[in-house]
Amino acid sequence: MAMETTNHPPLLTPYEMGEFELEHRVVLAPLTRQRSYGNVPQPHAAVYYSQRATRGGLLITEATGVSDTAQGYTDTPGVWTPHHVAAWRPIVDAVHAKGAVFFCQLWHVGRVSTTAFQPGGAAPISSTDRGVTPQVSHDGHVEEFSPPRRLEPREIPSVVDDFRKAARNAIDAGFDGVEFLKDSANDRDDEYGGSLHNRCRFALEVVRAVAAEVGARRVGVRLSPFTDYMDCHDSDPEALAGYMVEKLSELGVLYCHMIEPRMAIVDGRRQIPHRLRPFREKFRGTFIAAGGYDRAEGNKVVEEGYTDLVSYGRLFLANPDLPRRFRLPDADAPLNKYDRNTFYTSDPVVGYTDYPFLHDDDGADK
Ligand SMILES: Cc1cc2nc3c(=O)[nH]c(=O)nc-3n(C[C@H](O)[C@H](O)[C@H](O)COP(=O)(O)O)c2cc1C
Repeated sequence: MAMETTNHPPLLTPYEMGEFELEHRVVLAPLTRQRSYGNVPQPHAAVYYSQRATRGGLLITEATGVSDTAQGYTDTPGVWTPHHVAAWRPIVDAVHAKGAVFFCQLWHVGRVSTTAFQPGGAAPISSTDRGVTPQVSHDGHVEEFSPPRRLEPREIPSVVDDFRKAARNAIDAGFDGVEFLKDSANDRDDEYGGSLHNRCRFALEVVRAVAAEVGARRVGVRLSPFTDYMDCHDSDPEALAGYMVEKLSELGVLYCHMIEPRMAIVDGRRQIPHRLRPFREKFRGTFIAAGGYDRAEGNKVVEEGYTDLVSYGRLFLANPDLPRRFRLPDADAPLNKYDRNTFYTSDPVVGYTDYPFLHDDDGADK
């Protein structure tokens, strides 16, 4: 389908996502910012998210913990206590006041944690008792993790229930829906390990429990089959993710949000590998692609029907008015550069809410 690319670039065309009328397809990707002191979302998050909210735009929160065992990073928000729910409410209200749709990303870090983050100094819980190898960050800092404890099958329902309760809390806080993040590192030989079917069991139990609690039309799932982040890789990511996507489709999940493999640089330009097509074809609901997209690539994949929506991480982090900049001709809408040094610092303003908007005299008032 050809779309007018001058005034209405494909990314800026409306889209109906279930009951949500989106006015454009530029989605805020989930971005951990580590400014929720003591796991409590703060008033500055209302400023940050509402800066990025537009009428009919879709925003996804940073990863938000489902329980006290879900933690592995300092000052990431939670949604498991009434206090967390009350703290999220004004943030959600500020986003809704701008007319945007807001989903909460629920996570459990599993073994990507240390005993210092765990209740009673216990071992982090996981599908395995193999620890994560120490990770070296871009500034040479080495991150170490505690050996995890492999959960017994009889303990798993309570983790599933943590997700269910957190999803209920998110809806009570006013969110329009919830998204999950699922990685797996699995060497089990019980009913939660071994075959592909068994390895997907936990994730699907979580999706079923949450969909039963808040309705599948409010549930999205984020899958990153090609990333090997934190020692999570699979010998056959296509088969694993293909199976998951098929099941999610059967369950009537609202959207499937998937991350491209790391992109290659070809002739000095980033090349998106476009490896998500088979999953897009299998999934009946809304498809969101992520990972390395810029304006041109985003317009192209929406126009080709490769995806319905595109989520932007680093570009949206640094450009609060990204949809507006994408609406303008390239020359009129330069992009702010992101500063990775302030991605995870705790300042409530610097590197968080102080990225500049385009001023009207930059040509953005048309
Ligand atoms: C600072 C930062 C924090 C991130 N936090 C999360 C997160 O909480 N949950 C998640 O699923 N992905 C997270 N990601 C991944 C992004 O959502 C996105 O997939 C990634 O940045 C690639 O997209 P981009 O090229 O548009 O930035 C994070 C990325 C960055 C740069």
